[in-house]
Amino acid sequence: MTTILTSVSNVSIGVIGGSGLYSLDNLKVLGEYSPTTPWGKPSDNLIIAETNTGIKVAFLARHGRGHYLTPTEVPSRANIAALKHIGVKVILAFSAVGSLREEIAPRDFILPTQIIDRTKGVRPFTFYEDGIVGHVMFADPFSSDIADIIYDVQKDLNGPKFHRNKTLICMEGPQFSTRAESHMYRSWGADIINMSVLPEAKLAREAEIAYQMVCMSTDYDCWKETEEAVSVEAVIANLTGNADFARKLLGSVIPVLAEKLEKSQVKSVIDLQGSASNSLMTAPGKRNEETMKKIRYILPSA
Ligand SMILES: CSC[C@H]1O[C@H](OP(=O)(O)O)[C@H](O)[C@@H]1O
Ligand SMILES: Nc1ncnc2[nH]cnc12
Repeated sequence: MTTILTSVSNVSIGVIGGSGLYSLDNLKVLGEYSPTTPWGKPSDNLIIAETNTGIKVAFLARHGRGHYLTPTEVPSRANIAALKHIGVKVILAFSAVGSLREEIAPRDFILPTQIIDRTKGVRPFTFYEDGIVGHVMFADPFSSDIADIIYDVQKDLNGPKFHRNKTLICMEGPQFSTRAESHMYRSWGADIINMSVLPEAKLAREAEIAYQMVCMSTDYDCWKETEEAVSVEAVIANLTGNADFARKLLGSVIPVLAEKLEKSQVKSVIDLQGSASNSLMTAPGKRNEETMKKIRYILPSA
């Protein structure tokens, strides 16, 4: 029987599972938590688990367990706010992506460094609105020190090929791209494509959470003459193997990351402290108090 937790705190690591990754293993599940944030309810209950050294981890299925939310419908503000409110300092986000490069084969893993935004402005994408203006830095959207940890850990796991320093383009979807778009994204320098990294990564930055996406290639999109254009069948065919390795990877990454967090050795976490509160432009006397109340759910000292 599922234990429903009524209050949760001191969870330092959040894992967002994408297509195909709807649960974790190797961790003791403490229960499920269903918070209501000022931005509504997250995609699904948070699964709260613990390592054998007592480090708490929250798992959230981005599209819900059973995959009922389109990329456009994912309530990213509620997801990020819920994770931040229970203490999360680092998010490891998983995503199934298409490859725009010959050398990134289906089933390879990628730790991206950059993002190009091709969403259509229809997803709520900021916490700072309604009388509060803030501009966080986003030149480097991911946490490269966390990518380093993941890259080092995977070397001992005998798993798939890992690529680094790649550019991820985020499209709106839910339909896949046309061939003309796929060629255009390649000409722009994009290496992989998904529908999920935005606004998730931007909101994590606004909430002062270090964020790294781990991408799992499932297809060659539709630019490659010798391959079938991407379809859900093709994606699913490669997802299961990817998700199995993602769980194995997490089993090894989480203890290493947890230890570094305990010892305050994660630079991106230290650097982000106070960064969003300091990015508020609106003069204190002009701030909408109702909006500030909401913002304090994620940034208590703002
Ligand atoms: C199932 S193919 C398209 C779908 O898969 C990816 O989801 P996620 O990033 O959550 O793994 C992609 O972004 C699309 O949402
Ligand atoms: N080709 C593709 N385009 C967008 N998102 C994807 N997720 C997996 N494959 C994809």
